[in-house]
Amino acid sequence: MTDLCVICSTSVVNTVRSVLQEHKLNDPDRRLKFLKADGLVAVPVKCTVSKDILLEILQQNHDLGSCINNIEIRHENLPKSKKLSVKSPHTVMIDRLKSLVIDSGHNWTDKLHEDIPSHWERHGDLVLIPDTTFTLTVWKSIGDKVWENVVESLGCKRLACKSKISIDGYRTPQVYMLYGDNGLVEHVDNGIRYTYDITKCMFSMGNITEKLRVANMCCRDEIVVDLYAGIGYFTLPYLVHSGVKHLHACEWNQNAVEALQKNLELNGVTDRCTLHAGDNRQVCPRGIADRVNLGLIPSSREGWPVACAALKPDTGGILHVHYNVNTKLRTGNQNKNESFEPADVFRHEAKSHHGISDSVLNTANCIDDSSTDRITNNTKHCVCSKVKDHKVAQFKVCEYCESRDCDSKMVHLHDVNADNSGDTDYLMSNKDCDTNIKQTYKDSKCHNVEISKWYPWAQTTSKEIREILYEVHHSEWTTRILHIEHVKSYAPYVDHVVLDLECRPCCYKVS
Ligand SMILES: C[S@@+](CC[C@H](N)C(=O)[O-])C[C@H]1O[C@@H](n2cnc3c(N)ncnc32)[C@H](O)[C@@H]1O
Repeated sequence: MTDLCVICSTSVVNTVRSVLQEHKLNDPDRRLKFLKADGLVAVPVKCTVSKDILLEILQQNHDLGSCINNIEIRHENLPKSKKLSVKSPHTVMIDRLKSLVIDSGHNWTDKLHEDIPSHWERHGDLVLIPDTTFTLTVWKSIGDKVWENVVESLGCKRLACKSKISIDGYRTPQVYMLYGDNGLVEHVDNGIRYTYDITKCMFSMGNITEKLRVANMCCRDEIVVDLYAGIGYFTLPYLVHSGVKHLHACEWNQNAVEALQKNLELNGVTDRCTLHAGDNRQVCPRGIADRVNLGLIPSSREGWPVACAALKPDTGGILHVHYNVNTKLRTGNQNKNESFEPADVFRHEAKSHHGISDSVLNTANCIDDSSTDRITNNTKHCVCSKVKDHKVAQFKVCEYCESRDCDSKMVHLHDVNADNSGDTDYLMSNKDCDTNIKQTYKDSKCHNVEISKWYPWAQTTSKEIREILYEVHHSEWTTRILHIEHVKSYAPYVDHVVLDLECRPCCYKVS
C-alpha cells in the first residue's frame, strides 16, 4: 500500500511540515523521501484526510506563496520511520522463533509466544533467562536451533538459565548453561572487578544500593569482618573504597573462596585481607573487629553470636545485620494478617519497650491513630507521636533505656505551636538523666512511616544481640540502632533490610 504525501520542492519542505504538524496531519510512522528524478521531496501525511481538504489547508498558508502551484498531493511508497524500523531484541527474538517453529512443522500459538522471556540478566556476553520460560515441549523437539536464535536475537554469545537461588547454606545458584561451554563472567562495578563462575557462585544484582553504601562508609583504621564474603560482594567495596585497615573474610563455599582470592588479586588488595575458608562459626577470629558485616538473607541470625564474639571486647563496634523482615503483623487469628500501621508500632513500642500502660496511652486525647506519624529513633532513643489538638505525647527515656529497666521513663504532653515552617519542635526534658535536648525533626513523614515498618524487628534484634553480647563477653553491653537501610523488596510484605547496630561495652567511654 502506498502512502499519501505532499510532493514539494526542498525550499518549502519545512513550511509544509509545520502546516501538517499544526493540523496534526503529519505521519510519524513514515520518513521523508527525496525523489531524485525530479529533485522534489515527498512529505508523509496521515491518511485520515482527503486530497482536496489537504490542498485547501496548504493553500490557506501564505508562507508558501506561489510555490503552492508546484505542490502535488499523491501516493508514494515511503520508508518506515527509524522508530518503527528498529526492532527491540524481544521482538526480534519472537519473530525469529516464530519462523523457526513454523519452518519446523509446528503451529505458532499464543502459549508459545508467552513462553518466550520478556526480561533477562546480561553478564557481559552471557545472558541469563528465567527457568519459567521455554517450558513447552515444542522447544525441546526443535533442539539447539532455539538457543542459536535466542543468542543471535539478544546479541550475546552464551545463554544460561536461572532458577531461584537454592536455600542450601552455600546459596548455590541454580544456574545451568543452555548454550556455550562455560559460565565464567566478569563484572566491573564502581571501579571494582569481579570474576566468578555464574553456575557455581551467586551474584546479587539487587544489592547494588547496599554495596554503594558500604563503598561510601568511612572505615579508616578499622578492622572489619565479613562473615559471609561470597565472591567479595561487600568485602571488595570495604577494601577498595572505604579505607579499612584490614578485613577478615569468612566463606565456606570453595568455589566462592577461589573466586574471592582471584578478585582480591584483580583489585590489588590481597595484602589487606585474610581469607578464612570454612564455617564462620569455627574459623572467624574473636575480639578483633570494629565492624562486622552479616550479609546473609533470609536471615543472618546464626552468625549473631559469631559477630558478637568478633567485636573488640574493650571498645565494641558496629554490626550490619541483613534480614528479610516480614512487615505483616501476626495476630492470633491466622486469617487476619494485618499490616503494621505506624500507630500500632508506636503503641507496641511504648508498651513493650518503655513500659507505658494502656491507661496512660488512652488518656487525654493521647494518641490519635489517624495522625500518628512519627516513630523516630534518634541518638537519645526517643519515640514521639503527634497527638490530637497540636499536642505531642513524648516518651522520653534515657540513653541506656534499651538495655536497662530505667526509672527515667516519663510521659510529657506539651503544647506545640505549629509554625508553618514544616518543622516541628519537640522539647524533651528528662531530669533523671539530667539532659535537656531541644531537637528539631524535619517533617519527613514518608521516611518515618517506612522506618516504622521495620522498627519492631530492629528493636527485638537489638535486644537479642545485647543478650548474646552479655553471654559472649560476660559483661553488660549497650546496643543502639543507628540506621535501618532498605535494600530491596524481596517479596510482597518481605523487605530485605540492613540494621546498623552500634554495640558497646558499658564501660566504654567515647574519647
Ligand atoms: C548471600 S551470599 C552473600 C555473599 C555476599 N555477602 C553477597 O551479598 O553477595 C552468602 C555467602 O555466605 C556463605 N555462607 C553461608 N553460611 C556460611 C557460614 N556459616 N560460614 C561461612 N560462609 C557461609 C555462602 O557460601 C555464600 O557464599
